[in-house]
Amino acid sequence: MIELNGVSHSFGNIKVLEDINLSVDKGEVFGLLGPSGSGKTTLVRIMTGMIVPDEGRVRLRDQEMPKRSLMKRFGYMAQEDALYQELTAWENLDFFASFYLRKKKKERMEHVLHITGLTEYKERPVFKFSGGMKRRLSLAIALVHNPDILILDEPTTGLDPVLRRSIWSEFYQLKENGKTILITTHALDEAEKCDRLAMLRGGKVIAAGSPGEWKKELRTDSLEDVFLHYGGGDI
Ligand SMILES: Nc1ncnc2c1ncn2[C@@H]1O[C@H](COP(=O)(O)OP(=O)(O)OP(=O)(O)O)[C@@H](O)[C@H]1O
Repeated sequence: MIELNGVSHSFGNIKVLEDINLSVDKGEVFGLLGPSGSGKTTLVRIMTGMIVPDEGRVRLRDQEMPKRSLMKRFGYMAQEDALYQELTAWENLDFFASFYLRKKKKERMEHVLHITGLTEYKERPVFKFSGGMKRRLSLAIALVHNPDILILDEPTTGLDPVLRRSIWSEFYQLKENGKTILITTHALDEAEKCDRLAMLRGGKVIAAGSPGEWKKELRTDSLEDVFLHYGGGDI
């Protein structure tokens, strides 16, 4: 569903990604890990077509990116929330939903507000939201048009454990329905929940595999040991 071949990118004369090759299959939950500054956000922006890489190919659903018609096929949640502060949660959601949905728009909006635990706050303007509520609304926006592919940059950062659990159960539900999910994360417990992982360091993929494969390879029960092996506690 997502395929990157030989992707390299520089900002000025600083190379931030070098020869990235990745493929994410339909129905997979794929985790992109790496310390701060390792290039995760740049890579997800390349996947969404927001940045055209200096070198390499990006394909979504077997089609070359960037491509306008593919926009409605994926949902993207950025690290920083792009919300209209003066509008209510409902109005924000409606604004984005209206790009893609006509039929069943209201049902979808109600559904994603429910999943993200925002139903009771839907009439509240966003400037009155906490950081975690804004994250949840951004996630609701990424989900509202029921896309095949979700590309989520740190979707659960700043959320309490109860909400994280409910959002992960939604991810699994989406996966059951054949959706493909790529997330970036710093959290080990979330990495453990992914089907496969890739670890970025200094703009390169230094390891890829399932959590089970990594643990087997290093003969450990703990993903933490795996991360320490690959060069430190910060993922
Ligand atoms: N628009 C830009 N112009 C110049 N440099 C940039 C730009 N965007 C990112 N960078 C640099 O590229 C490198 C990778 O940044 P990126 O945001 O992709 O890392 P990250 O792994 O997502 O980090 P974090 O986990 O902190 O979000 C960093 O050194 C960053 O300073």
